[in-house]
Amino acid sequence: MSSADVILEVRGLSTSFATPAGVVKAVNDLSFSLHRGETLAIVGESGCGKSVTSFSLMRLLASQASITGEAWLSGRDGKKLDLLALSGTEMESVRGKQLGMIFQEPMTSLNPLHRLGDQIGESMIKHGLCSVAEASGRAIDLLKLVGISAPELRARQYPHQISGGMRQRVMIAIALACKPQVLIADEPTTALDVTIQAQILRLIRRLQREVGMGVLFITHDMAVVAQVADRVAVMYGGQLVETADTRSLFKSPRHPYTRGLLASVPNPKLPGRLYGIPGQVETVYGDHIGCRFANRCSMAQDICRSERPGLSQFPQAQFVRCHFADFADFADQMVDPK
Ligand SMILES: Nc1ncnc2c1ncn2[C@@H]1O[C@H](COP(=O)(O)OP(=O)(O)OP(=O)(O)O)[C@@H](O)[C@H]1O
Repeated sequence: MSSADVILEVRGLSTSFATPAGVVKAVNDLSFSLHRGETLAIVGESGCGKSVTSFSLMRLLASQASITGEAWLSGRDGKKLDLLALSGTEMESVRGKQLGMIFQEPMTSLNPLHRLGDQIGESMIKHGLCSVAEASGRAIDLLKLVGISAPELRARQYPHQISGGMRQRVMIAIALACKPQVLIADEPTTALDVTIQAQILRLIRRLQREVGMGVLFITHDMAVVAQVADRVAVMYGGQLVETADTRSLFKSPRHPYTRGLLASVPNPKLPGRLYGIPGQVETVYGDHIGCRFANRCSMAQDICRSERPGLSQFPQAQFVRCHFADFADFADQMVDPK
């Protein structure tokens, strides 16, 4: 992939919240790039900063959030736009049209009082991509595209009249209505049962190939990562701790946190053996000394508690934030990607 194919480049994104208990550093100096047609998974346990990252890029956080850094989106006309520097009005014209998002919980994102067809047509009309007269026909086409049967009937229905899996498909139809260059999919299948989950993942993949967009796929689930991602960015405590192409990350994970996440995936070859990373993600208040993962890491040494590790580079563009990344032992690998 060449740098000309980069459609989203995030540099030094930091997001913090002022709270009565102190300043929460939810995302800290995060940098990554997303290429045309690529799926980059952002992965980590609950509280690692994945959703704050996506809401920061969409500029959908409340005013108590302070966001710094740059996020360059290559516009359709070839011009680059820094999402974090756009005015509110400029961002309105980008959101939905060039940058789409599927949220975790479709019921809270769909308007219960509006018909599904109208909700799909709304953003196409708003962005001037079709007339009011054309919108209902386009909405029906999109419902068909996302695999909803009887689309004419569904277009006239309200969110509560359809199943959770269908609501998620409607959300995808809304996100794709304007054919955005970048789609942020934040845990799009978490609330669904496994069969529907597999259908939705296949659907996103197929539509991505057809529309050619880059997908930022936010998830805590390594098994889903193996199915959908070309590259992976692992987050811990608001920081990027490891990034690599999916195959390299699954074959030779170097960060102890990545290794723990992979070991937590149930393995049919080892029934009854389930691993969990000890401890839990802690909210980060203010500046942190040392490695954020040190208090949960079985390999931690004194240096891990006193010096913050930087990102080191390894072959295949693998980057790892660990003082001991050079000494990683891959013998206990348990999961094969794709
Ligand atoms: N509005 C807010 N005010 C204060 N702290 C917040 C706010 N929103 C998020 N945080 C904190 O930021 C950190 C990252 O949260 P975030 O929701 O991004 O995690 P996540 O990895 O997406 O988890 P999940 O998968 O549960 O959504 C957490 O410590 C969270 O408590």
